[in-house]
Amino acid sequence: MLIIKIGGSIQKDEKDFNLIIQKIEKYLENTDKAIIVTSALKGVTNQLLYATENREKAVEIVSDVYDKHIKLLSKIAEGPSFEFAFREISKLADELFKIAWSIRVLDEVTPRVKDYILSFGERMSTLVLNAVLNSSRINSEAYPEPPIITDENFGDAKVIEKLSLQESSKILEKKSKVIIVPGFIGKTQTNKYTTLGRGGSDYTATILGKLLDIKEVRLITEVPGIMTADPRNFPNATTIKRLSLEEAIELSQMGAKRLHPRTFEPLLNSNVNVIIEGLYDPGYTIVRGDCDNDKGIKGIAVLDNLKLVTAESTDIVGKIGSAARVMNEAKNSGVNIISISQPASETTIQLIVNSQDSEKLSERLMTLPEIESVTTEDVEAVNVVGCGLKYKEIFKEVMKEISNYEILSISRGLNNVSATFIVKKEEGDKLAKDLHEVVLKWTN
Ligand SMILES: Nc1ncnc2c1ncn2[C@@H]1O[C@H](COP(=O)(O)OP(=O)(O)O)[C@@H](O)[C@H]1O
Ligand SMILES: N[C@@H](CC(=O)OP(=O)(O)O)C(=O)O
Repeated sequence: MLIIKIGGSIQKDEKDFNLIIQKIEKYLENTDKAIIVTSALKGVTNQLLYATENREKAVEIVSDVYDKHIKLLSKIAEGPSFEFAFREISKLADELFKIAWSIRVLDEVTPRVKDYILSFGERMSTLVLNAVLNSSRINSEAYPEPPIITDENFGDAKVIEKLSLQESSKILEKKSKVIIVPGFIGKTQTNKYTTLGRGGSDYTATILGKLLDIKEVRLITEVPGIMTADPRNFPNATTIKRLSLEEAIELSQMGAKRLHPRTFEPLLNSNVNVIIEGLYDPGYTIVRGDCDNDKGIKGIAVLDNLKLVTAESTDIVGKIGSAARVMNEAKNSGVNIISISQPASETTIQLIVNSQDSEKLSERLMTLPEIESVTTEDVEAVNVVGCGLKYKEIFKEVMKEISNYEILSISRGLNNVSATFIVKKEEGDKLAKDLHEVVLKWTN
């Protein structure tokens, strides 16, 4: 038994679905059963999100989303499989139209309604994929309701494992060889739809692997595995063959392959192995085990659109609680702190936050009586990841490269397998390129 996740990036057109069928057929030769976790068709989650933000256009957007599904369906499915999916998608679209009208009239969307709207992307794509497989005579069945139970934290819901185990075990009772379930979405104990956060289908696949004790989870996407850097900006990036669990956690936290940051958590203390592979080009990355004697430097990831917020004062030196008060202001204004630093002289506290949060945070910090000044600066975080960074002689290679730059702060990640360098925005790109060359030299 295995789990196969089909990404949204590879669900665009007829050609994609022909390749998806070939891939699934290949895997079915060697397994008795497969669970397929699907994302929404390419671009659909973004469209639905846009509808919640531009409510006057919501009905128009929903109409476009419906057409997209039906047009694709008519090209890739036929006979009773087409008819069944057509009927079911149309029913979902009716429901979605009603919500679109109401948000247009009320001009308001709560987090709960937003998740409800987003849930349609995956619920519809489950039906499309099932129709395609059935049309190709693959014995499959759609299970369009979420197999995951979560809390009520809409937009970033947390999985309740015990309840999800009961719910997802129902998948195994199904008789078909292939069962297709929606990724990304969950439901609460009172049957309200939730979402796990953007890119959450990868996480759905791995959490199902853990809950149902299925060893092999394959994430199929448009790039041939996790690469040494984002191939869109680094044309010489290559596929990383193996990542230890801690390396994979560090890379996904920093945005590589737009993986959900919790994707690899279910691998901790479980038998699950994850393989990330391409639909179009051969190549894959396996995520398994820990560093052992691995001395590779595997990849880089860049976080941009960040601000360094520096709070300065001689009044905070040696005063217990100053840092806590600064953090508290961030907490109370709902600002996520991406990185923190303070020199031993204790004269400044530096926080890295998303650019859109910096003004809000600066204003709050200026209200603290002990803070004399608050300044902000555009920065980027360049992250390098690899088990080799634990070794002095290898870390030295990275340090040699960064000595050419004005580094604003350095921090280390999980088990020292990553290092984050904060630099001025204008230096980020060049530093990333230079560090990528070091990665290519040390990758294995
Ligand atoms: N280090 C990386 N390795 C591979 N892909 C990356 C990396 N960093 C960013 N990406 C981007 O992630 C994209 C794939 O993620 P995503 O669009 O979420 O796929 P899917 O929809 O199949 O889950 C690729 O198009 C690639 O440009
Ligand atoms: N459709 C959701 C969930 C997801 O995981 O998508 P993808 O597999 O395309 O990254 C999103 O766009 O966030």
